[in-house]
Amino acid sequence: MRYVSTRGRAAALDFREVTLAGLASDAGLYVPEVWPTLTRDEIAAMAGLSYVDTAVTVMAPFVGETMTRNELRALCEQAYGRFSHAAVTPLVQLDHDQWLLELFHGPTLAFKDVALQLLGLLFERFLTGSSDHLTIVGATSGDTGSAAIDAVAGRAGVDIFMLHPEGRVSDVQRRQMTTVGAPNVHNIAIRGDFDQAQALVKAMFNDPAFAGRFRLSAVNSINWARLMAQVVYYFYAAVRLGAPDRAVAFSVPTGNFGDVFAGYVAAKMGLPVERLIVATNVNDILARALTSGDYSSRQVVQTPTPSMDIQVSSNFERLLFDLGHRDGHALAEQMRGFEGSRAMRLTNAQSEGAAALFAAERVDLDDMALAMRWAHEHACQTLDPHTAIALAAAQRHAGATPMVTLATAHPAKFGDAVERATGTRPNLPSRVGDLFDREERFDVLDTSYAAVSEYIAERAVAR
Ligand SMILES: Cc1ncc(COP(=O)(O)O)c(C=O)c1O
Ligand SMILES: N[C@@H](CCOP(=O)(O)O)C(=O)O
Repeated sequence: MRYVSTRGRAAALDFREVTLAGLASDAGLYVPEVWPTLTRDEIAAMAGLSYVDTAVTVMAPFVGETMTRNELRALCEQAYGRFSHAAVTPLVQLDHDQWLLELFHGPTLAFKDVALQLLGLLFERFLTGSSDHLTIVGATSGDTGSAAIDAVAGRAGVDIFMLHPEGRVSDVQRRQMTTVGAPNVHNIAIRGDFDQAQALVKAMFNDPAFAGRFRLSAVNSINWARLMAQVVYYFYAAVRLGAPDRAVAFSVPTGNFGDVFAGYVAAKMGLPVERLIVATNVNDILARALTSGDYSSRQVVQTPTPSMDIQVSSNFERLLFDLGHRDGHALAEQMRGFEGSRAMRLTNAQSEGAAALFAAERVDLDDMALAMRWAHEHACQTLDPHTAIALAAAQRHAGATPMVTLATAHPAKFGDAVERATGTRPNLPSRVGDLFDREERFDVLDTSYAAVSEYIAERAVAR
């Protein structure tokens, strides 16, 4: 399997190279040269498979020749052995046709663990025998940071520099990052928002002098391996609900468009997905883009769903590439326009292609709180606010098809918002330990490329 850049200029890479590289050298994102497909019989044969066996079946075509199936299985066993639920991502029934897919049973209580526990092991596997020292630079609105840090803390040959927007993540999210004492973990709070943090990270990859000095890698969903691992749970859930004989719909709380793009990949691979609902908070660039073709970024508004407080959704570029006849040069032009003016219009092919599978819903605070209360009172489920946004969107599309809402975080990560809506404060699971007793360690920097890149250059290991 080879991977090509969405902007058409960077060299095609194999899975090992693409995992270590993160972003393409032409500022594009890597996607598989062709979508691998699974036949109806192969999907039917997944019925009853464990999560690990499902993961191996779904991911093997993407990994290609870079690893044997047995090696892949061993990594999956190690990664998913750290989850606190035997099913890894269990399904919970809310009412007749509404389901929750719980993705928060990993070590840091959010869906990011599903991919990042594996990615940490892939880095280790692909660096074995090499003298390269990896400098991971990442941006987080809360959950990627803690999951990535957990996955690589204390590992030899890797340093991680994680940027989060100061004061815009929950206390639990921040402490999960800043109380990790490993010397290879470096937390930076920037005086800005997530979009600015993400732009700084991309700028470092696109700065030849900086990128030439360090072996940079990415843990954000710009890294293809992140998305690949997230495709698995769409198959796992849909097969349990009757696929391939029955189609399933998913409602996904969306920010950087990584999670829902993994659902698109599952559909491209042959999973019968009836609809993917892109649920946003008031930072609704994706809802506007998908309903009216207007992809224009506005000021980020701070909400009780901080992980979705995003206006520039990295992975939307992957969708635009695939729906735009995979014309990298045309997309590079389109993205350059967006980077200049913060606005662009989707082409007819992109809008029509998206409408065939996606629906989009913007959910405000009242509807979010109503969904939390409904789940609490009618289904005895305590939802985190991100999940509640997706449930509210799912309820607007209720029909005869089974609808799966992705539960992306444990409610205790957002205790204040949950207590406000339901009157009950969820307890932090014991596996996160003495989070509020540990000392925090982070530096605060201005949102300036010079300040952040110099900070990292002083601490990173050069090639
Ligand atoms: C809890 C939670 N829900 C939803 C999202 C949005 O996911 P994505 O950025 O993949 O669209 C995030 C952040 O990524 C998150 O942390
Ligand atoms: N919501 C995310 C933002 C980064 O998204 P990613 O999926 O691209 O890593 C977060 O929690 O950090």
